[in-house]
Amino acid sequence: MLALDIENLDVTFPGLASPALAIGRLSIEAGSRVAIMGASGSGKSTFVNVVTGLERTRQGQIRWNGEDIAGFSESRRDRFRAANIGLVMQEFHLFPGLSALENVLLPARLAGAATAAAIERAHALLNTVELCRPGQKIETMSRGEMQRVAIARALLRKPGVIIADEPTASLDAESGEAVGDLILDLANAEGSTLIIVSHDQRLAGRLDRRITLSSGRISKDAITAAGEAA
Ligand SMILES: Nc1ncnc2c1ncn2[C@@H]1O[C@H](COP(=O)(O)OP(=O)(O)OP(=O)(O)O)[C@@H](O)[C@H]1O
Repeated sequence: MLALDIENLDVTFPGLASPALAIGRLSIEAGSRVAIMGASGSGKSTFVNVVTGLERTRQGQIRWNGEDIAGFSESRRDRFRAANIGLVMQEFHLFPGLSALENVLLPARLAGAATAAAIERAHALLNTVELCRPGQKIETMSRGEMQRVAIARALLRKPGVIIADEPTASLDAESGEAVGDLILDLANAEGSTLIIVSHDQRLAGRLDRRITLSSGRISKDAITAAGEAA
């Protein structure tokens, strides 16, 4: 399980009058389940990009269990992300031409970590997400099924944190609900910290804490009823 501590973070882009993201201090406890909300352009994707190390930050600290990834080189950030962060994106980022199983295993293969145990876990995860045809080609799957493959892939290396950026936004209501349930159940079962960026009020209401961004700043940070009950 990973805890996140952010300090003095300031992300600016050329042409923007104010920072896309400015966070003085934010702590997310290991094992907690947090929703990141906010209007379009409020900095949600920038948040995901910097805390996962996809984007470099020039100012501030981003500590995962005390390790400041802001000070890492790009290749070290890539290795850290592959080993520790399970990323689920709105647009899945799966590879057509490959099967469901091959897609789940691809990042592990690229990292030289596709061991027999990983292959066994990939089969088990596909089973958990209720996909019973591991050999089915990605391009023949429905969008809800594709997102379930992406979830299985994100969990393969037992990440300490699952970060999902609008995981239900491109799905119909029913598939979106099923995918939301699945991410929550799997994060619970695996004991991963969970951070979900979403406009989906129902999904956000099932998490413990809701952080709202406005113009790149935290405008609200509240424990939800689900969090009070936990
Ligand atoms: N690479 C970039 N160069 C310039 N401006 C950028 C860049 N990336 C993001 N921005 C700007 O930073 C601000 C925050 O963008 P961000 O994508 O984080 O918002 P968001 O909350 O994820 O929005 P949405 O819900 O529409 O995806 C916006 O004003 C956006 O135009």
